[in-house]
Amino acid sequence: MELETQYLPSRWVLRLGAEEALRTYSQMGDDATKTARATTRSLLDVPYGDGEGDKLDIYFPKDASGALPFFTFIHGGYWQSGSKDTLAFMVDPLTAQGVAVVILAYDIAPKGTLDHMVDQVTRGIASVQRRYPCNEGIYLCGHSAGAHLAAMMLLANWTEHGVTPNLRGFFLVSGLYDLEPIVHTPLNAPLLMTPEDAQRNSPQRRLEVAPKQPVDAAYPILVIVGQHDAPEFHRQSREFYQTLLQGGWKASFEELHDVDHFEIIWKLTQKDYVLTQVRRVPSPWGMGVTAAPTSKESWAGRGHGATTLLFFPASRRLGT
Ligand SMILES: N[C@@H](CC(=O)c1ccccc1NC=O)C(=O)O
Repeated sequence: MELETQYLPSRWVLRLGAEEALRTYSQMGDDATKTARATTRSLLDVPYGDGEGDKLDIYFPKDASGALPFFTFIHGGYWQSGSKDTLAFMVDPLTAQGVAVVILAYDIAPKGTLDHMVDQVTRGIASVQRRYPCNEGIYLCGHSAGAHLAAMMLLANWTEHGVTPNLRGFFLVSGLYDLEPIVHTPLNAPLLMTPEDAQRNSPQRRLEVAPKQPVDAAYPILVIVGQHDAPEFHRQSREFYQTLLQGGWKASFEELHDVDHFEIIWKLTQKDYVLTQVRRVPSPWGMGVTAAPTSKESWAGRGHGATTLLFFPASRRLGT
């Protein structure tokens, strides 16, 4: 039926059949991860909590000295497939430019519920901050269901986690922000979401109902959708972008030309892809302009504050 098809990204690919697109995506992820593990200094299966699935991988740039920016990736797969062990697409191009890459694992359904996954991602990011208190920024990137989990971090209560991560940017790629329509599709079978679960875990609805005053709205949030993503994905991205703007967040929106739901991510393996162009620009939130921290956590969280990473679409808009 129509609604279900809207939420099956593989049905909207142009260049390959549905099955072949999914196979290519997972093959490219698998290859990229194997290459990353063979060629990059890494820490694998670092625990961020006591749960068996509370694990993350960290890939370091070659000459890592001093503070590093941490690009943290949350994979997609409708909260029911995907793994940090096969989806480390962007390690090569980013570590080559001096960026550390973190790939977060979470317990996919049916083991994990949406609430559990959101809690895991929150704890994972807090642990990156704890492990690297002098980081040069934590940049969150999520794809599809992973973009949903990343967006939920805008609502996180960091005080509960005892540390405020030095978040400096969000890249929400082909994401879902309102889960209510999913409840009515077979995709919900392993997720077992009730309408209430969907509401609680929908950043779109949460921010509409009770606009959260951005505490640190200075970081850019880039909402990105592929030209060939399904119309529902376009609608979700656009509406979320508009809700962010209305809430006072520093959001921008980009439709990436001629890519589908999977190409938009597998191209992250390429050094010449728009989304892997890292620009270091002077940070507008350097020590001098940042409001005085009110706790020792936030001092630790400030890092050096010297540079900000802008990925290509954002820097193009700024005319650089
Ligand atoms: N069963 C889905 C697969 C899917 O949605 C998907 C696969 C890999 C990575 C992300 C995906 N979508 C959202 O998380 C489809 O047929 O398109």
